[in-house]
Amino acid sequence: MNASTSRHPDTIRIGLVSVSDRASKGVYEDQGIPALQAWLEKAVTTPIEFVTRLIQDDAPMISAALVELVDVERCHLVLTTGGTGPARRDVTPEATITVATREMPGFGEQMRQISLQFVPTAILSRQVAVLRETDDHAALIINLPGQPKAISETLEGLKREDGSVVASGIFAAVPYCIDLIGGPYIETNDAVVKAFRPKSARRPPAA
Ligand SMILES: Nc1ncnc2c1ncn2[C@@H]1O[C@H](COP(=O)(O)OP(=O)(O)OP(=O)(O)O)[C@@H](O)[C@H]1O
Ligand SMILES: Nc1nc2c(c(=O)[nH]1)N[C@H]1C(S)=C(S)[C@@H](COP(=O)(O)O)O[C@H]1N2
Repeated sequence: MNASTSRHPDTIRIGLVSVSDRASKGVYEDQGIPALQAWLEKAVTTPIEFVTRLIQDDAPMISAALVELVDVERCHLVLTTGGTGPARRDVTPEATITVATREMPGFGEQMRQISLQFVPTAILSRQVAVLRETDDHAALIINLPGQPKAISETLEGLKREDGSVVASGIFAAVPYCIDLIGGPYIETNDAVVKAFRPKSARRPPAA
């Protein structure tokens, strides 16, 4: 077993990648990784091990970080934030597609739908989600926009004051996706995001 691999089968390893020229140079403090970590700690009740990277908007560097997080660090899920827009240096989607074995287009489509509830510029995000599969491991990689507030917006979606759902966040579909690619069974805090699984895939609650 690789030294950095989890010894607990019910622990999820999550890679967090903040892609920002200015945060990586110290022009401003990175808010991407803290925002991702804070949201996941609130939403996921399964134990999590985080592996984090802060990198500049450089496609080969982003691809190399993603490969390392999946193949060496054995993350089951990798979330990136930043670099999904149309500016010349926004290359996160291309760097993600380069390391993919298969694309998961529904995530990008749903995130843009959700984000339109918050900002009309949602359509400017070219964010993608992909699988990276090796012989004995697989991970889901999802791009999120760089605005720190976009993290909870896209993962959690939008609810009315009475708790009813306006737009379902994409994280609802992540646990079952991780099941299907052979990762650990992820449980969530329903008050933040209710994981959806078909009945046949649900585990009975722990006694
Ligand atoms: N890691 C981050 N930490 C804090 N704020 C960020 C971060 N990334 C982006 N932002 C904010 O969100 C805005 C849009 O993000 P985007 O990924 O397009 O960054 P950018 O304008 O290309 O600049 P940079 O790559 O230098 O962060 C930024 O202009 C900045 O205000
Ligand atoms: N939920 C959400 N999605 C969002 C935004 C946002 O504030 N919230 N910003 C949009 C903007 S202004 C841009 S330019 C694109 C790309 O952002 P990025 O380059 O920071 O990834 O994401 C869009 N999607």
